[in-house]
Amino acid sequence: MTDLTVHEPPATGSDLAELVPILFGHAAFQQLNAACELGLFELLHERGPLGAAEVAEALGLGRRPAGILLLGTTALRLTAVEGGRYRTGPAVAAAFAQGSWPVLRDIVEFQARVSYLPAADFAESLRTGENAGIRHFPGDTRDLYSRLAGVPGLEELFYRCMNSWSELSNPVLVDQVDHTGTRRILDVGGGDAVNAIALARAHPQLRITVLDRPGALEPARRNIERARLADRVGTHAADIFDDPYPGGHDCVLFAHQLVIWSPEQNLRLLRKAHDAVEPGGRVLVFNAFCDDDGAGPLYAALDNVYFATLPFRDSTIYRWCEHEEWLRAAGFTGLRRVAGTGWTPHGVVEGRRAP
Ligand SMILES: C[S@@+](CC[C@H](N)C(=O)[O-])C[C@H]1O[C@@H](n2cnc3c(N)ncnc32)[C@H](O)[C@@H]1O
Repeated sequence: MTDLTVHEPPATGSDLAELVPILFGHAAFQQLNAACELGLFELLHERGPLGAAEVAEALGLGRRPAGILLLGTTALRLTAVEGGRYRTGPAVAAAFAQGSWPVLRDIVEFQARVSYLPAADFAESLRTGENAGIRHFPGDTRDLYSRLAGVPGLEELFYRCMNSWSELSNPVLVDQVDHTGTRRILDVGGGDAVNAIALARAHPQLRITVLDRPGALEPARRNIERARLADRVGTHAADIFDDPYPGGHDCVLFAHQLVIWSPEQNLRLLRKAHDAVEPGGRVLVFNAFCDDDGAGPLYAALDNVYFATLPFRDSTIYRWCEHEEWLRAAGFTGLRRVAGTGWTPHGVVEGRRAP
């Protein structure tokens, strides 16, 4: 008798080795976070290469803890060692060289202080369909934003870090989208005005209204004053769902906004935008996107743990094609995709209201 059963080849040791960065993903992040908190990267950037004893002394660490940290950061390629002397690894060195290191450090702090503990509620969030990680922030509302004011310092931390996420990813919105001919943008859920300020700086003809909760508009006003743009960037306190949008805008922007809500809520927001924008005007949707086939990218897949556990019950990074379906259903035509060229999967989908 011939045995027709197909036997899978046994998994090899190297197949199983793929599990190491996943099994210890939490530990990889903690190596990065500790190195940031302790100032290892600034030290090596300014004074490296340094021996382990010099690193230990400069950071005020014992030899054993310094060894644990240097082993971790080196194995993760955050640092590199040659002849017993340590320097920054390729990604960290590139961030310093480009001037984006302070932005990255804020993003690490956001992961550590906002996203990390709630991420352990991921399975519960999937099981219940609720953002179960919100229990880490006191309050009885269901979305993270309305809870920010309840914890001293949290609103400040959130907007400092959100500012960095936006600064990192908004070149696609500011530089790659064509703003010629646009006069007035309504920035719905514009937060601390990070994108409004970047747009106003780059495009002197633009005037922008930042619409958000009153709590967000305090940092927005401070930032607008500091940027000396109060003559072109204004604020408008309103609820994005319940209040009417102010008129007189030929462009409505949703930046990092449609990732928060359900498809039905996004359609509602886009319909409001279609009614509010002048005939012939545009809507711009700027955020991270999933690939149309749902197979990636890795950034979106992993960032989705934050979206599932924290902002709101329905938050997720949607596919490009889902955005386009909503825009069409809301009445926009002439849809265009603009994919960013950075290392994050950010982009813009734009659509136009008929003249
Ligand atoms: C993820 S942040 C994005 C901020 C900014 N657009 C950016 O890209 O940096 C979402 C913003 O939506 C605002 N928001 C959420 N729900 C809102 C509501 N119901 N009414 C007004 N603003 C709201 C939050 O206050 C927050 O500033």
